[in-house]
Amino acid sequence: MRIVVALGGNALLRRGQRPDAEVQEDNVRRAVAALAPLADQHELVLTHGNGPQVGVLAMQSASDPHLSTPYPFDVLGAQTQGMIGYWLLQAMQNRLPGRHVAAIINQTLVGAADPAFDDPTKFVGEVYDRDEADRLAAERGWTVRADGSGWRRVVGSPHPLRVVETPLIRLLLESGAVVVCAGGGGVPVVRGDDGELRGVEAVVDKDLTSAVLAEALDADALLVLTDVSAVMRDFGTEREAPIARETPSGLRSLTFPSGSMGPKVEAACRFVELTGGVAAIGALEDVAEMLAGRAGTVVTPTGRYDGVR
Ligand SMILES: Nc1ncnc2c1ncn2[C@@H]1O[C@H](COP(=O)(O)OP(=O)(O)O)[C@@H](O)[C@H]1O
Ligand SMILES: NC(=O)OP(=O)(O)O
Repeated sequence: MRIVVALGGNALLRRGQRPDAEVQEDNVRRAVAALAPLADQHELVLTHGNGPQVGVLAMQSASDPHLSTPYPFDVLGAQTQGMIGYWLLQAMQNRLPGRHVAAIINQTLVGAADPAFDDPTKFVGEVYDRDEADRLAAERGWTVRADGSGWRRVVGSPHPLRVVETPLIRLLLESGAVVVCAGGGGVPVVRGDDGELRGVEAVVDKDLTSAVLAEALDADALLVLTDVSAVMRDFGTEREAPIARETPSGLRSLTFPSGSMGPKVEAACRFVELTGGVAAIGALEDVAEMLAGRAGTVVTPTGRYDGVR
């Protein structure tokens, strides 16, 4: 099978953890331990988030007295692909000796006129209390929004149209390599009237990019891994209950928050609607069970799934 796995930001940095390299490398090793058996049996493309990390780099860049202008978000996105890609590459190589692993910098084409540029929704960086967030917003010109009980910076997140390096990713997969790509949803780029690509100030949603990529690669499955065991009905209420199987239209009839579960559900539904394949959303440690149909929320055209044997 050809499988695209989207690794949630929570797998790299759990809420409340300091973003030290050591902490993240440890989390990456744990994530790769769960994913290596899958890579052993299937063609695997691994994508990952970068929300917390790109926020840290933006903060550093904005505080550097040697810079006349902070690095823009396309450049920071590429930096996070290098850093997280390196951690994943090394951990995967250590787990799968003899197997080629590639971690690539890649770009995601977005629309220059996407209204998302003017309506920031993508959370980046740390969680602050309201006063601190308001102070930083006034001081640095940030837009901030509530994320659960805390407040975070938000940046524009245009819709991913195409992963520019899709043919290269396909070649690498067909050569037997495990491919780490589309980190942070890919570096957002637009194509100018001169036909040339240029970066834009945004952070793309990695779950939506993963769905676009999985469809373009003719993947059989899209697995969206995060820190909850399944998509819940009535999340956060007394009636909360996991959804084991659903159709895209069944999931679309429910409402999910735009900054967290919303893009994951949208990514899963889009992939299933476009390909007729299987998508699943669930916890990193359950990844093998999700594919077997024994864990997570599994989305298929019919809402039925017997699992991969
Ligand atoms: N209906 C829901 N079912 C399950 N989790 C939900 C739901 N609505 C919101 N969430 C939240 O979505 C979070 C996962 O999204 P997010 O934090 O963006 O993940 P990641 O960073 O791993 O990609 C969960 O930790 C949970 O708090
Ligand atoms: N770029 C992105 O979607 O990152 P997170 O998954 O960390 O929010």
